[in-house]
Amino acid sequence: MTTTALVVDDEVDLCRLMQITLTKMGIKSDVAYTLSQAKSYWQENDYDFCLTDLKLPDGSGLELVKHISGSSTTPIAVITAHGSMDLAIEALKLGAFDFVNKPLELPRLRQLVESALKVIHQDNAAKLTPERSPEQQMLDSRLIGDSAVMHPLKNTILKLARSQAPVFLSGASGTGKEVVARLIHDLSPRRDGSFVPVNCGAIPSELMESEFFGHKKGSFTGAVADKQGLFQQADGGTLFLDEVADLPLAMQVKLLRAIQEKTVRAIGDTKEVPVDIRILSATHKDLNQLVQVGSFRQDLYYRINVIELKLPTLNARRDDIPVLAKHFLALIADEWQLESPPLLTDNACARLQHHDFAGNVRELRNVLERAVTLAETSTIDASHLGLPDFDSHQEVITSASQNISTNKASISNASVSNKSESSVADSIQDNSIKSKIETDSTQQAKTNIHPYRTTIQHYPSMNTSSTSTRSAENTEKLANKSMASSLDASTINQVDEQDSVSKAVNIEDVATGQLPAQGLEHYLQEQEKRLIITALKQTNWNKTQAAELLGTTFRSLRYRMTKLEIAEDQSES
Ligand SMILES: Nc1ncnc2c1ncn2[C@@H]1O[C@H](COP(=O)(O)OP(=O)(O)OP(=O)(O)O)[C@@H](O)[C@H]1O
Repeated sequence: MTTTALVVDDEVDLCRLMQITLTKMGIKSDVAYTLSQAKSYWQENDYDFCLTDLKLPDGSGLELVKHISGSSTTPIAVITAHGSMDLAIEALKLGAFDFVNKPLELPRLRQLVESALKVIHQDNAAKLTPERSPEQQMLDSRLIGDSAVMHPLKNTILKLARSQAPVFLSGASGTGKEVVARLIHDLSPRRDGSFVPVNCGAIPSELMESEFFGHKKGSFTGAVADKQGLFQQADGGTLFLDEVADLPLAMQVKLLRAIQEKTVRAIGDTKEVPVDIRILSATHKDLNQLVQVGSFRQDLYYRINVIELKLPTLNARRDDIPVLAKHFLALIADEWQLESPPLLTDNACARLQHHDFAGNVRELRNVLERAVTLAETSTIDASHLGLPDFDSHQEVITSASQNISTNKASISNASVSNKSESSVADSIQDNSIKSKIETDSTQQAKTNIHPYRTTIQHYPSMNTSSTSTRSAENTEKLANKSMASSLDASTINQVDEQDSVSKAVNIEDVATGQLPAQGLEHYLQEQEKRLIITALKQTNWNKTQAAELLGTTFRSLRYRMTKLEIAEDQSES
């Protein structure tokens, strides 16, 4: 079947050029010279896509964008006068999938049409599969959750995947921003290109320019060979700027320029190279606030935040906890080569559903990994979860805050909060809801029982009572009494046991009041590693005995050794 397009522009020559290009690509097209003509053609025919100028004699092409994207899924792209970026952004927000600047460059036009064709083919294939489309299946298998807040989110992801618009993913740490970014890429016409994730906070500022744009051999000391930058690696694909709030101001300027001009120049090079990338970005920080205080450039914010997608916290979608838990247990079983995925008892499931997941989905996974190491059998009970004792007072507060968080999430999620829609969301957030939300955070702060809020660590705190029972049992087994206090260091990441850890590990360097330069988590991991190696040495690297000496299970020890990269051949060290 021949693909058909509607071309809308009042410049006759330009229309002819576009028609020739489309014909060469096997697309049959009609031309409309005015907005009203375009509307009536659209009404009478069934086009596969539309390409419209924004400035028409009888109105704005934006009206056509609104009309078409409001009533169909047909891809529409816009042609903008060079430099009118604001209008292009407005069109993307209204649902245009891409834009091309005047004067028209034919390679860029062809690129845009090819993206449209991919979307059209995808749609046609979906029509032929009455069940769930392959895209829907990919989405459901990778973004786990079927709760009320997840439905609009998933629909939005499918829509955003078709567009070339920059998307800014906001949401607390561990809510799945990177999962969503990868999905947007893998579901998009760019899926054959690379997905290049970059943690903007992890690159030393002096290396940033070279990392992003590349360098030529000899351009600075240490540049021993030509190096391709991240922009070029993502050419034809997607560049994911994670932790974008951490970009230094100087780099923000350079990045903005590269994004706007769609070209990059490597350090030491004289020529600009065109790049075709889609930008996705994310941070758990409040970027808007950083703009207010001047640490993030407003123009860059505006450019990357064309469409904002807010991810709900796990507390706002507790209904998803059982299905997420099942998903992670299957993954863990697979990774650890267990015979079958461990099962959660009803008690354990209920306990998880009442936990305050400040670390969101990532924390749930960590809790389960830990539970699998602690459980002796393949059944995980509430006691293996290592969560604080549950008290009904907390239940009341948590479920109250859950309702409020759900409100928050649905307000922010109901619409993909692009600028115009977020102002609607703002107006929905009337004062009473705002004050409830404030109460919610205050109450959550009061019931802040979770170490994610107070320390940097991977694992939740242990139930103190079960820990002490375990310690008592293990004390009997101890060959070396002096190791008794070290036993609890196997649960070194646990806040409740900070005291025993302090006793167990060599803390002379911090006893003076000096904090470890490398940060708490790294410090604790170092100590954990030392204790495990000590126990392994004392038992001649017999893991079963070492586990016993440390008061932990064999599986737990094996897991920790992998995590801390303790190899068997360290026996000589
Ligand atoms: N809906 C989900 N379905 C399956 N796994 C998920 C989901 N959400 C998050 N995860 C998992 O949770 C962990 C954290 O997710 P991710 O890294 O995407 O979060 P994030 O919001 O980018 O966190 P951060 O802000 O700290 O970078 C990963 O292991 C990811 O696979």
